[in-house]
Amino acid sequence: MYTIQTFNAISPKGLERLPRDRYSISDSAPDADAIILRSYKLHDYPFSDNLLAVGRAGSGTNNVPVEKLSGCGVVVFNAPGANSNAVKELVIAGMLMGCRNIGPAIDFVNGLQGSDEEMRVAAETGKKRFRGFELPGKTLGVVGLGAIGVRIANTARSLGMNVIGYDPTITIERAWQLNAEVEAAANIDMLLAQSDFITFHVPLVDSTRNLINATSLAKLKDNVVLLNFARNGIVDESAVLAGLESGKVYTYVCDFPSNALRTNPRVIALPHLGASTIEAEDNCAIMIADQIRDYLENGNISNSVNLPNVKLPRTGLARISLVNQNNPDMLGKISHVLGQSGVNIAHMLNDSKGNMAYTLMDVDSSVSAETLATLKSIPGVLKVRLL
Ligand SMILES: NC(=O)c1ccc[n+]([C@@H]2O[C@H](COP(=O)([O-])OP(=O)(O)OC[C@H]3O[C@@H](n4cnc5c(N)ncnc54)[C@H](O)[C@@H]3O)[C@@H](O)[C@H]2O)c1
Ligand SMILES: O=C(O)CC[C@@H](O)C(=O)O
Repeated sequence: MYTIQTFNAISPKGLERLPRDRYSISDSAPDADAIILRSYKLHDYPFSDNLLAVGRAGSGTNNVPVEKLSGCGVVVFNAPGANSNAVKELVIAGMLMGCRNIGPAIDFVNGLQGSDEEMRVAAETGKKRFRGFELPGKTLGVVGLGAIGVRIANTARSLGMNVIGYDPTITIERAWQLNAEVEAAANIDMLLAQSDFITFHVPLVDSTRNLINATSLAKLKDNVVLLNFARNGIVDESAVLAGLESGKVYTYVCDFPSNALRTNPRVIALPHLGASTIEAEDNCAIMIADQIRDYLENGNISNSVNLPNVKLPRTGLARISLVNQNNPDMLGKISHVLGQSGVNIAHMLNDSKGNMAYTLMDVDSSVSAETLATLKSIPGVLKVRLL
């Protein structure tokens, strides 16, 4: 029986993929084999030695202490692309809200008083304050051309916009998906200087923290609609508020509310709604549940942020799953232990990612607890399981 600890509301459609005769699922299981979560901050969580996997039912993993978990041999999964359409749709809505002044216009209408006729007259008189501009012919700058950025770039093209993208580490898969009319910016300054709308779709890491700050804002054209549906740390709020004052920023649309932003009528702040659709919640939970199950039961790894993809069809009598540090001669030491114990390796896959490595072996004979303990005692071996 495997135990799963959940944080946040995880779609039942995903949890159903973990059959109850083999999985116990609870929001309080300190010794769980795996954790499934959304935005819950795990940094201070007291992980048990039993933990094998953490599944982020979403894209960003900045709420998970990936490095610390790697040090304990815990595999961290995410669900790349599973919520990308949901975010794309909200960003397109945000662009339209931003350039058509929809937030202030709704506030204006909600503040109207009097009879229907008085309201109609006041609306017709007041509406000139909310005149906006249209998308076709305007330039959208997309920073980060991953699962979300590519979808937004392609949709903006179909809405008649010019699109310029910046992503120095774009994958081949995403480059293939990108509309050929999207222009590649050689550097971010080029994108900042040309865009009427700028949207960010990068992970929050040290190199993207405060990517938009007072210096970068000075490079913008006037009246730019700025959108941040990535993470709040990517945009320096005080610089954006100054940009709204100076006229560099026309509207700031984001998914991360704060007290400083709340009172500014030119800010539209949503409650981290990007991935909050039925479809995205189902997709993320299903993807994560399937990945966790395949790892727990078969040792296969797909879409891990700290270990390589390793998938081996089952053959042999038993399977050994081994997470280790990516040090020289690990494989030599592992096969030596098995050879000494008379265990023949029928099939094996080994791969590495950064300073982590993973080995999956199908063997022709049973493996004793003593052999497993010897494997575990090899310096640099972090987790060993017999499946
Ligand atoms: N608001 C929400 O609810 C919501 C939902 C999903 C994702 N997100 C956030 O959006 C981020 C992006 O999501 P995704 O699914 O597209 O991820 P992704 O991994 O598919 O794409 C991220 C892209 O950013 C690029 N990148 C990294 N550093 C960069 C830099 N300095 N400049 C330019 N590009 C850079 C990468 O090469 C990659 O192509 C996530 O990390 C998450 O923080 C928010
Ligand atoms: O689960 C959510 O609601 C947000 C997910 C989002 O921030 C992500 O990074 O995928």
